[in-house]
Order: sequence, then structure tokens, then C-alpha cells
Amino acid sequence: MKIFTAQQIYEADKSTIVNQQITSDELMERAATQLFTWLHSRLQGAPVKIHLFCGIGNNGGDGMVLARHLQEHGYLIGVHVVTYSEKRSQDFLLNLDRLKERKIWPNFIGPNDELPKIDKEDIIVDAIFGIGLNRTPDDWVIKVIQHLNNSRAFILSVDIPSGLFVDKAPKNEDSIVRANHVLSFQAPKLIFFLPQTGIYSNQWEILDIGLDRDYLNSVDNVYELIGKNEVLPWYKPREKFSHKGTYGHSLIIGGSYGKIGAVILASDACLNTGSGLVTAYIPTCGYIPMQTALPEAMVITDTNEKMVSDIQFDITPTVIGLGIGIGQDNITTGALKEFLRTNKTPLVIDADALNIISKNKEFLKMIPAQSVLTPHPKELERLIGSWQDDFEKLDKAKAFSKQYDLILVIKGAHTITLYNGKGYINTTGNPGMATAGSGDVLTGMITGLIAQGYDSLRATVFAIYLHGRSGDLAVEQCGYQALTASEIIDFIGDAFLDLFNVQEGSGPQEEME
Ligand SMILES: NC(=O)C1=CN([C@@H]2O[C@H](COP(=O)(O)OP(=O)(O)OC[C@H]3O[C@@H](n4cnc5c(N)ncnc54)[C@H](OP(=O)(O)O)[C@@H]3O)[C@@H](O)[C@H]2O)[C@@H](O)CC1
Ligand SMILES: Nc1ncnc2c1ncn2[C@@H]1O[C@H](COP(=O)(O)OP(=O)(O)O)[C@@H](O)[C@H]1O
Ligand SMILES: [K+]
Repeated sequence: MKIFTAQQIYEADKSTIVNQQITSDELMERAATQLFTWLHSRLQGAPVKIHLFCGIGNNGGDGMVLARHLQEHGYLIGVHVVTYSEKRSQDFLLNLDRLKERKIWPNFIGPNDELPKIDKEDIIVDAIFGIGLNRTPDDWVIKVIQHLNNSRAFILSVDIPSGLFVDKAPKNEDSIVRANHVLSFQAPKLIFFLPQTGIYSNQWEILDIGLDRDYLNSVDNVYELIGKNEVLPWYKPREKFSHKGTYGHSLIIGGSYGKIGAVILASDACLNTGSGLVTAYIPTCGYIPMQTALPEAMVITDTNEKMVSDIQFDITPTVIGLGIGIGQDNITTGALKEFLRTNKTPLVIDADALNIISKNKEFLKMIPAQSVLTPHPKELERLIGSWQDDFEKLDKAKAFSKQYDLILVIKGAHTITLYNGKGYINTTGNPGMATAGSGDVLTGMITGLIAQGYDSLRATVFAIYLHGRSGDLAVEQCGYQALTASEIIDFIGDAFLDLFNVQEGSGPQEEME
């Protein structure tokens, strides 16, 4: 599902008005009627007090229309207009008049006015600012926003939580509404998925307001949301007359004394993702544990007992997963340099191999094009330097990926894969996956898909989806706290089967913690 910029949404608005021959006011009516239908179907006329806080732009206009429909259906409403500017939008004014025609008199709030009392049992509709916010609100408006946040009432935000910009980081976190639920028009917004701004939308949902399909399909978007609908067409079915050679040979290089488990996890995940053959390259101390824990994997041992010291093997792998549990000893750094100097096989690089590369940036030029790097946030910072905010992080990461022609994965609650100027945002996964070794599992899964002939970008985006889905299916059985990396591996098969289950997880329309 595409994610659009504010500019693209305004363009879609215009082309909808032209192509569907409707007025902007009719489009607002359509959007706000959807808000009403959503709320009405849940409240069923309940006698709860609904406070609508409206701005003076089109977001406020949506609030005005919603207020009218609620009143017509007998709801108990209070309409408050936050008059932060003299420049009221036409459709806001039109719908303000329509309210007045129905004898609903809004309460106009200015800089020195007392704020309405809100009980924690009430419902707040937040329609103060939408995607038109372009500067931090004035101090008195921030006080209004704080008043909403402090009320402990349920807050339903229209389009986005007021106070968030769509394409840059907020400057003052007190200026943002903390929404319990966001009803966003037509398409998800990037801010829902970034750690800094995503925290303001506890849950979000998309309302399809019928914006011009042709325009939306033609837009060249930077970010794409990845759900089942996006990955399913990539799935490669197994052929009847295939054999294990058809599905590639993965080599997993890593491990050090005390960290052999990481290689076991990655190799196991790689096998469970369908790699035809898996060989692990580890220091000698890992030989027995590896062969015992995972009889399906073959093992090549380094000459060094405790660490990888000289990477030599006589197999021809399809792809190499590199770095999990490998440590950062000088001997290992030397081995990595020597290996990278001659290696031509595509790589999936993780963990301490990334840290070694961060300390020796000249290694970057030796990595084959379109290899995959999977840093968690701290590893990313070592690789690309620090950032001011999430938007700068994305820009720096995109530039890095372009400079070295690498696929860069930013791991997190919504893992983002960057390549060729585009970003693919994952929708699966849960906080139970914040557990030791879950990243090792992901490395094994990406490696396993590349082995089977998926191109590196698809393999990465698909594996991240499946990894999260495995975690989601596992958590249903064991709960967040008891979820372990091994448990994620146990559910990889179910995640594949789930691709063909039309009942659940069919798309990223709704997100729930
Ligand atoms: N296609 C769609 O998806 C549809 C969208 N619709 C709705 O329209 C909403 C966007 O509406 P909008 O453009 O009027 O902007 P909105 O957010 O209401 O802000 C109002 C104005 O405030 C101003 N301003 C900005 N920052 C400020 C500040 N700090 N302090 C004071 N003033 C500030 C700024 O004007 P400026 O002063 O910069 O000229 C801005 O224009 C969208 O979120 C959705 O709810 C639907 O109705 C129909 C279909
Ligand atoms: N809150 C979360 N929600 C969803 N996924 C998460 C969350 N926290 C971590 N993960 C996922 O778990 C994995 C953690 O990777 P990493 O930090 O490298 O772990 P490790 O080094 O222990 O293997 C990543 O794939 C990440 O996206
Ligand atoms: K809003």
C-alpha cells in the first residue's frame, strides 16, 4: 500500500474534484460522513458526551460536518473552535454556517479563554490540525492540546493527531495530541511508523474516501507499506521435480566462544525458510553443539578454537549470511578483511560484522553490490553516524544505501528496508520479539530466501514480513514475555501457510498493539 506525501494528497484531492465532478465541500462531506458512520456504528446512540475540538482549516471542517451528523442522530455534543488563525478555510466556514442553521452554537476558544471541562468518561474528537500544520502551534494552542491530553478521555483524532507534521519531526512534544485512535483518510501516513512520531497514534485505521484511483496509482511514492497483499505475489511455489539443489546452498559464517547459539538460530531459521542446504562456518568450539542442536546443517570449522580467524571453505554457496555472534577481535577483523577482498558471493551482513565494518569503513567498498545489511538502531548509528530525528535518519540511511549500492534494513517495531531511494515499511511483528536472538533469526531467513532465487530486495522485504508474522502467530500461543527466538523459528512454517489464509492478516489497514 502506497504512502503519500501531504503534497500528493492535496494533488489527489484536486484531481478527485475534477475527475469525479464534485465540489471540495462534497468531498469533505464524504470524508466526514465516513467518520460519522465509524463512530455511530460503535456508539449506537449511547448518551456519552462528545467534545469536538475543531481548527479553522479543513481538518476543523471535517469536525464541523461530523458534529452536524452527530447532532442529527441525537448525540450529546459540544463543539469547540480553536481560533488559531483568522484565515478560515471556505469549507470550514460553509459547515460552520450549516451548524448555526441548525442552532448549534460552537464555543470559540481564543488565547485567553477558559477551557471546557472534560470528564474522563467523555469522548474527544480531535480535529484541530490535519496535514496542513506547517509550524509549531502557538503556546496557548499547546495549552489546549495539553488540556485534551490531561483529560484522560478517549481521544479520536481526525486524519492525524493534531500537532504532528506529515513530513518532518515535531519540535515540541507537548504540542501533540496523544490519540487513542486515529481515523486517517485514504492512505496511511509515514508518521504512524516512525518510533518518534508513531507513539502519538495508539491505533490507526484508514477510511477509504474514494480519492481518484488513477491519480493515486500513477503517483511515484517513496514509501510503501508491506502487508500480505504486497508479498503474496512474490511467493515461489515448489516444483514437483525439484530437489534440494534447486533451493540453494546457504553458508552462515559467525560465532565465537559463548556465541555459537546465534549461528544455530540463524541456520535453523534459514532451513525453516526453505534453503535447500545450509552450512555453518564456525570456530572449532562450536562443532559439537552445532551438530547436536541442528543435525540438518553441515558444519565447517575454522582452525581457531574460539573465534573466526581465517575464512576458508571448499563449497560454492549461493549466498552467505555473515556476522552473527562473530565478535570484534582483531584476528576476526583481519579474517573479514581478507574474506571481503576476494568474495563475490552476495552477502547478508549482521551484528558484529557490521560493527567491524563501521570501524573500518574502507571495507564497505569490498561488499558485493545489492548485498543486505541488517543493523539494529545502535549498529545503524555506528554505520551512518548519528541523526537529529527519524526523518534525518531515513535520509542518511537512503544516501548510504545509494552510495554503496546496498540494501539497508533499519530494524525496529516497523522495520524499514531502503534501496534505490525507496523505503518498504513492514507491518508485522510485536514487542514480544524484542528478545535475544530474534535478529539472528531474521538474518537466517533473508539468507534462506536469497538462496531460493528471490532477488535480494524482495528476499529482504519478504523475510521481514514472514519473521514478524511468525512472531505474531507465536505470541498467540505463548504471550509476549515468553516469546523466544526459537519460538519465532517454530512458527515460520505457519507464517508461510498463513500467506494463503484469506481470513487473517490480510493487510495493513488496521494496526493493533
Ligand atoms: N484529500 C484528503 O485527504 C482530504 C482532506 N480533508 C481534510 O483536510 C485536512 C487538511 O486541511 P488544511 O489543508 O486546511 O489544513 P489543516 O491541517 O486543517 O490546517 C489549517 C491551516 O492552518 C494553518 N496553520 C498551519 N500550522 C499552523 C500553526 N502552527 N498555527 C496556526 N495556523 C497554522 C495553515 O494555513 P497557513 O496559515 O499556513 O496559510 C493550514 O492550512 C486534512 O487533514 C483532512 O482532515 C478532508 O476534508 C477532505 C479530503
Ligand atoms: N517492538 C518490536 N516490535 C516488532 N518487532 C520488534 C520489536 N523489537 C524488536 N523487534 C524485531 O526483533 C529483531 C531484533 O533484532 P536484533 O536487535 O538484531 O536482535 P538480536 O541482536 O538479539 O538478534 C528485529 O528484527 C526487530 O525488528
Ligand atoms: K487532527
